[in-house]
Amino acid sequence: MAEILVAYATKMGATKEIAEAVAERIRSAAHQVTVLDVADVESVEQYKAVVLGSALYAARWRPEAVRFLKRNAAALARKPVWLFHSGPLGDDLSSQKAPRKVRELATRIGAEQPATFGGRLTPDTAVGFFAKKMAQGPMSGDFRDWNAIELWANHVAEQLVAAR
Ligand SMILES: Cc1cc2nc3c(=O)[nH]c(=O)nc-3n(C[C@H](O)[C@H](O)[C@H](O)COP(=O)(O)O)c2cc1C
Repeated sequence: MAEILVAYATKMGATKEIAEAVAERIRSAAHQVTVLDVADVESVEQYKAVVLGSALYAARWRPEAVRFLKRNAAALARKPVWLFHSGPLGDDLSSQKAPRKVRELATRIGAEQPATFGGRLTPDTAVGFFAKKMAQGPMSGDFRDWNAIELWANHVAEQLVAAR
């Protein structure tokens, strides 16, 4: 039985890769970890703790991630939960406030507010007309900071060890 769930909501794959890196770090701290697209998670009952990450679009989380938080709020409130989002493109990677609905759900669940990681928008990975257009402009690039992601994953792993 898997101990820890790392779920992600993505459109263009960047958040999935962050989730996989977080899972790898937690796994190396001797936890069993399952990584799933949040849309494929049927229940959280069997997991001891949950990490959820969503891509940001138009300052919103992906709807399937918000639905997951809402639907499982009661069960999640009984477990350690960590949240992150991936979005900011460019040099200003300062923390992006989560949408109000997500902030409220985080509070209800008893989780810290989401960590912010830079996003990725490149011509070869962009999906959709607007994204492809934007990927030709000044916001194009991969702004994911793998050191920051690893540091955060270490923080999660340490708290999981402490909660054993
Ligand atoms: C149309 C569009 C809207 C976006 N809106 C936001 C936004 O409001 N805030 C933000 O931080 N990033 C925004 N981004 C950047 C994406 O969140 C970033 O590219 C992210 O890494 C994509 O994640 P994904 O590959 O997992 O879908 C936007 C990107 C596109 C293409």
